[in-house]
Amino acid sequence: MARITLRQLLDHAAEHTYGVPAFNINNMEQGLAIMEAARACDAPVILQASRGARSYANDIMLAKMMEALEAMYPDIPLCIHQDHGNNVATCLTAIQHGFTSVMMDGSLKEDAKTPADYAYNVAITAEVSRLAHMVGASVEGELGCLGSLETGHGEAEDGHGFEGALDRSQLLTDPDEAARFVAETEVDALAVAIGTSHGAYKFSRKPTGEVLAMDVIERIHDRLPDTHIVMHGSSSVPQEWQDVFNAHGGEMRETYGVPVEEIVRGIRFGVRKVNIDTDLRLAAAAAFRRVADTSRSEFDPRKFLKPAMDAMSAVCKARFEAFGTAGNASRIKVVPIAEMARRYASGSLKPQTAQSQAA
Ligand SMILES: O=C(CO)COP(=O)(O)O
Ligand SMILES: O=C[C@H](O)COP(=O)(O)O
Ligand SMILES: [Zn+2]
Ligand SMILES: [Zn+2]
Repeated sequence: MARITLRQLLDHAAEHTYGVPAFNINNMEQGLAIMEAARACDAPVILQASRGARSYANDIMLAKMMEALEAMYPDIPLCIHQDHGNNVATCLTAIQHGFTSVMMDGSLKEDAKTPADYAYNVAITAEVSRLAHMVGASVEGELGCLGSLETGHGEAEDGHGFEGALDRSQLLTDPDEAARFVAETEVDALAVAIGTSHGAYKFSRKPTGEVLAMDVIERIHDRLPDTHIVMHGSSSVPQEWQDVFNAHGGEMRETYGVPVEEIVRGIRFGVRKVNIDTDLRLAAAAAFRRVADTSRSEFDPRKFLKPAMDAMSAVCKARFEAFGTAGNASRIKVVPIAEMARRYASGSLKPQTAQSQAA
């Protein structure tokens, strides 16, 4: 059994300078596809469930599925993470269902739409850290609003995110504020805003530094060398899967994601968790469409879902290899969550920031 906390996994990733993709999961096919890829690559895994995933699949179904995956792949350290928690209850009920890590996204208010101010964000994130750490679970916070530097708008996807205009300062995490935030909230990982957004439509052309601010990652890493940085909206939206999708009746307009090489550069500067949902959705939907289009008499769902799983696995393997995750599963000895709780209580996992050292 190898259920690992995000904190232990990202500490290992930092020590060995690699990144870990965090794949969103809603169903069995995604779970199996990701774990098969992980086994083939000897990679540790982060499976994350959004609030939407929890209501789609039901908490009990998700929890039992995670248990099944853990039993089927005992050699793969498996972190189960709440993606974009909107309040304390969402985070605590996730932990109640066996999640080893939660994101308290206090960059938005509870409606997951309205940008929150700094004081609100600090207060609610610190509260989640205090509670989660008591039981050894890890916490990711977010500072800055996801959205496009190209359009100057926040992003809204599946009812999540702010839709209106934002100025550049709101769309980019401020490194000094990040240092204060980490010291005040004691989060284990920090999600930052650098011009990425959720979903398929991130950039209208291959992004340059103007619209994908990787330099902000470098500045945050300078300020907070020991903080694990999280990149949201990090799908690359592979052209080859867009082509398959469009060749079989899909209508995806021209779009560009986050180039894998930019993520790899981020990993050199403290990016440890890389959130990917869209790429697996796109690969699965494209493979599914191809079967529907080319085998028109087919009606066995497994004949659609197996190619979809293979397509997702291929994307996962490519990311495990590119991010350096591959080969690390067998190098990790999982620390039980109860031991993590003791370490938090002893103070040994407190973030090392200039603020905390001055205090
Ligand atoms: O950030 C994400 C989940 O939190 C997923 O981002 P993508 O939509 O780019 O896959
Ligand atoms: O927003 C993050 C992920 O892409 C999850 O999306 P979802 O809320 O549609 O499940
Ligand atoms: Zn989403
Ligand atoms: Zn996200």
